[in-house]
Amino acid sequence: MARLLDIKNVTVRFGGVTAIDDVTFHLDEGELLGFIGPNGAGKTTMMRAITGVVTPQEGSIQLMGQELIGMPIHARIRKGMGLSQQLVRPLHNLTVLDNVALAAGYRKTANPLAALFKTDRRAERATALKILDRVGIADAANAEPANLSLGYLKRLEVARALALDPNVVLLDEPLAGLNHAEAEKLADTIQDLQSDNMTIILIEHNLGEVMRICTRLVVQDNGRKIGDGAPEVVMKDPIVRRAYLGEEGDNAAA
Ligand SMILES: Nc1ncnc2c1ncn2[C@@H]1O[C@H](COP(=O)(O)OP(=O)(O)OP(=O)(O)O)[C@@H](O)[C@H]1O
Repeated sequence: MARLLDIKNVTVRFGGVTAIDDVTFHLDEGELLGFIGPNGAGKTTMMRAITGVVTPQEGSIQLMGQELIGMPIHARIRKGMGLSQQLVRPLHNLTVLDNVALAAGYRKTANPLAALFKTDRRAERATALKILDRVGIADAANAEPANLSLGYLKRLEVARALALDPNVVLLDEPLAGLNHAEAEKLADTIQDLQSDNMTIILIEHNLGEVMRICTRLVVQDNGRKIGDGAPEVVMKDPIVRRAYLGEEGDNAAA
């Protein structure tokens, strides 16, 4: 399997707080990697370091052998980084379809802002419709985001990430706020994406769905990596159980 992302000895500090402490892990093509840990473990900070919102003080982050640290966010997207945010932030004056079409034009447009002013987005709209169908919200193509349920908005975020035509998709808590049935359905969709050869990092607190769909887990606690491997093996590790689940006995996460 080809190595897509290589994260080596990454440290991120905010003043006196070490949010990421010397963390190393990798992502191979085709994996669905669950990146988990308790509140404040450093998951979002790692995501931001990968996408370029924060700059690590130490370490290296390579996408297909190319160093990302120092590269602006839009350049990382052109190199194949797709991300869906924890907070759903579509453009409210555009339809659902055009929100996705805009993202579909992003990698091809020399000036990202130019995509906003392009009057004819026929090709991008056709691509966008396919993506909406893939994530199960094609019926809302002409709706405005303000009228969507949270479940649809979460899928719109995933659609916008996919529209960037990424080599790797970063999903930050896509299941948060969804009820059990909605979360299960969206997790199924994420698993389908992986079956279609998409490579995915999933930050998620919904441990049941993470265990069900992820092929590998990386567990963070207090900025440090404490687990990395097959989900059923990692979740049996007493260190992970104590730190992540706050339980000491062998009954946790059975
Ligand atoms: N911009 C910032 N400035 C200062 N401290 C920060 C900043 N961002 C994160 N931190 C701190 O870094 C640590 C890791 O936070 P982070 O949000 O990455 O954790 P998380 O694992 O994503 O948590 P959660 O599951 O609650 O979203 C926390 O102690 C947090 O307070």
